[in-house]
Amino acid sequence: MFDSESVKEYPIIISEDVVFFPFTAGVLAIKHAPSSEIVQNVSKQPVEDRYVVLCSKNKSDKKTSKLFPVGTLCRLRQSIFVHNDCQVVLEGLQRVQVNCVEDSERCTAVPLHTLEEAPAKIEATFRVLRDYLEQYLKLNSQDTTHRALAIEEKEFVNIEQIVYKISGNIHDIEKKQKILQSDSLVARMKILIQWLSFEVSIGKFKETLSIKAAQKMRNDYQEYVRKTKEEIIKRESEDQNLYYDMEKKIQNAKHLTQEAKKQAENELKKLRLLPQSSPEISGILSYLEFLISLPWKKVNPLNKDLNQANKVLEKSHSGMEKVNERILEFLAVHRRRKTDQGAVLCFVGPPGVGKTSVAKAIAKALNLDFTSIALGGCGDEAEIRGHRRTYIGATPGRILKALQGREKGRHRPGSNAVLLLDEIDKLGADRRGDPYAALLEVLDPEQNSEFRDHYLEIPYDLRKIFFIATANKKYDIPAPLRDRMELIHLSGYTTQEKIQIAQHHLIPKIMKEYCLTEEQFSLTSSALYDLLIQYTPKEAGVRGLKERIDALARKVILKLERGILEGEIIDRDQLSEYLGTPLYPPKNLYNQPEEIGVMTGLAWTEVGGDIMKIEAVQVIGKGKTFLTGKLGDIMKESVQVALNCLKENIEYYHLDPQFFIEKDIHVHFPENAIPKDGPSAGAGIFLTLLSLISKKPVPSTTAVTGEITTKGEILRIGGLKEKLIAAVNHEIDTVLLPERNRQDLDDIPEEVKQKLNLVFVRHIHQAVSHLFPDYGKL
Ligand SMILES: Nc1ncnc2c1ncn2[C@@H]1O[C@H](COP(=O)(O)OP(=O)(O)OP(=O)(O)O)[C@@H](O)[C@H]1O
Repeated sequence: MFDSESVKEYPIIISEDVVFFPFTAGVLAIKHAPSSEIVQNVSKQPVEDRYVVLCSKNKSDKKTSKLFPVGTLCRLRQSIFVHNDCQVVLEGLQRVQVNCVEDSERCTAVPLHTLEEAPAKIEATFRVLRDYLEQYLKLNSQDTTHRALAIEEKEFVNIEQIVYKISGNIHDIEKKQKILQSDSLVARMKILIQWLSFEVSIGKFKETLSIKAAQKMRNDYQEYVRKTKEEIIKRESEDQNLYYDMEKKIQNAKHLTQEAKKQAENELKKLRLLPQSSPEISGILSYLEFLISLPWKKVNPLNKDLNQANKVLEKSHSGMEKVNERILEFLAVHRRRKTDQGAVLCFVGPPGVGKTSVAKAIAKALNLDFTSIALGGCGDEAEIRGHRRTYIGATPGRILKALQGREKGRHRPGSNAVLLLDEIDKLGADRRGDPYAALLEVLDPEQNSEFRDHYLEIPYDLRKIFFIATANKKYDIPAPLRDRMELIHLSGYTTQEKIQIAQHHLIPKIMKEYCLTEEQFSLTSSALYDLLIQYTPKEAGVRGLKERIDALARKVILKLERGILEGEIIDRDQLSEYLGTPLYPPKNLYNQPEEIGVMTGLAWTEVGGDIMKIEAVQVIGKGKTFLTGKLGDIMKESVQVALNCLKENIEYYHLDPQFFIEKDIHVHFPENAIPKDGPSAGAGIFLTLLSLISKKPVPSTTAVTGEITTKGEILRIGGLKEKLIAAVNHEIDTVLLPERNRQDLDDIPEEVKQKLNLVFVRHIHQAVSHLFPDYGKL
């Protein structure tokens, strides 16, 4: 039986870290082995007699580890044993003064009473305590573990009970023990106030910290939002600027025609309606840039001073009288008609005769811009006319691109520029459309005022453009296109002309390019002559020659830079030292001065003129004819025509008819790898066969050219200038040629005419009479 006044003996449970207060209940795990035995014994008593004193060890007194002098008298409500572990449910009843002998199982407990204190003091202290408690709970409102501290006053009988309940929540065991030991309620409350005020300051500090952290986070977020907004605004204003810039550009583009301006403004309107992210924007902007970059109304003033233009042309090239004259005619017409209509010329000639460079010189002479398009290999109509803008990656056609002002800030050519259509004969047509058809429109003065490029969409006026096309072969240009151009033939140069070009243009140009003085680099005339004859005799133009001189200059420069030389005047015997063995060493054209069944013909090729040997032999057979030498159909027919013409004239030439029955004839054209065709070898074949059958030798320095009919007529041939130049270059002294070519004599350089004995023949009999004078007596 529990008596709150009497001193009694009770079993004692020793706890390591738990302090129990009166009016509180809780579970306690017994770790002290003797204590669990005590619990076992007490548990055997009836519930109303199960009293124990709970006392804690004073850990701060490390040496002795004695018990605190004050403990709590408890009722043992329940005990649970699992293996060696023991748990008890205790209900605190009263503070007691504990007296016990060390290690004893029982102790004497003297009940302790709370001091009488002034109620106002108690109330005042309690109010302070409650304030702190409220602040504490407010600060920890998120933490549910503190809810147990909330005071529902009606649950409690008095303030002491409340104080015990709050004290139970303190973790610090020493503070708890201090409260338990204190007899004054006010003192106990003061301990709690102290604890709570400390906790409140911590809470407040934590709150300030989190407020600051939150504030910082908020500031950071606001800063992020602000920056993002700024960026968006900047981007939008950039886009606006872009539109604004473009609008300004269009307004300032005074060179635009009305139609072009309207188109540009319409596109700008479209641009404004598009959402910022639309992929169409860049397409429209590039279209507008392109539209503005075209010359439209911009026209460069033409240099109409005939003398000055003539000077520029003469200074740039030698031997271009025909071209110069044509350009002066063009200027003269412009002066008179006050028109700015362009022209369409086509320079036809072998490579390296200056077609491209003379076009540039024309632009300079006329004070026009020069721009060019390489047409070689172009097989798509869209390359000329552009792609429609609906295609991904659509681009304008090459014609308009060539007229476009290049990159930003660069010069925009005038709409009357010289536009070079290089290698128009090498255009190809494939399944993607025929570029010729598009070019027909470009070059037709009737249509080109409204040239339609698919990309540009609106018509563009090409009338003022000075078109210059270049081609190696006239007949490779389709006839309709050829008809739209004025063809100017630039044929190959004679040796003398080449020497002149080299001396007046090529060498000075190269020396200027490499910053060489005459003391440092020069070529003697004989070296130049040998360079031509032994290294580049077969070329019609001077590109190869220029490359050789260039190579010589580079090699001399290397020596100059290495300090091996101070200057070099290259003579003929030094050529092989610099350029290696000549490709065409000097030699006699033929081993024998005259031969039977061998004749020299003259051929025209893409790269100029050349000589061509015709050989015939008789072999035992049955009157058959064999042809070898990679011949084309026309050439084969020429052999047949010549042979039959000869058979027709058997009696005239006193030939043995048996020959044509008992012998086979083999006609051969050496250099098998080179294809040969054309009718101009006809006369040569006839004379070769006659020489073979009549056994009359032909001088190796005589050449012949002319088409033959079955009746022996000699017809006109083409490429006479190239052929005669080749004849001179190959040391031929006499050329038999058609009477009908006499009209071309004006084109033949004087130097060539002087070096050759030209024999004009109307009929093959005349050629025979000249070549085999015996027959002339017939
Ligand atoms: N009559 C000339 N006077 C001065 N230089 C010339 C003459 N002919 C050609 N040249 C020079 O020869 C070089 C080759 O000429 P260009 O490139 O104009 O030849 P091209 O006929 O256009 O050849 P291709 O058909 O291969 O394009 C250039 O350096 C050019 O200046």
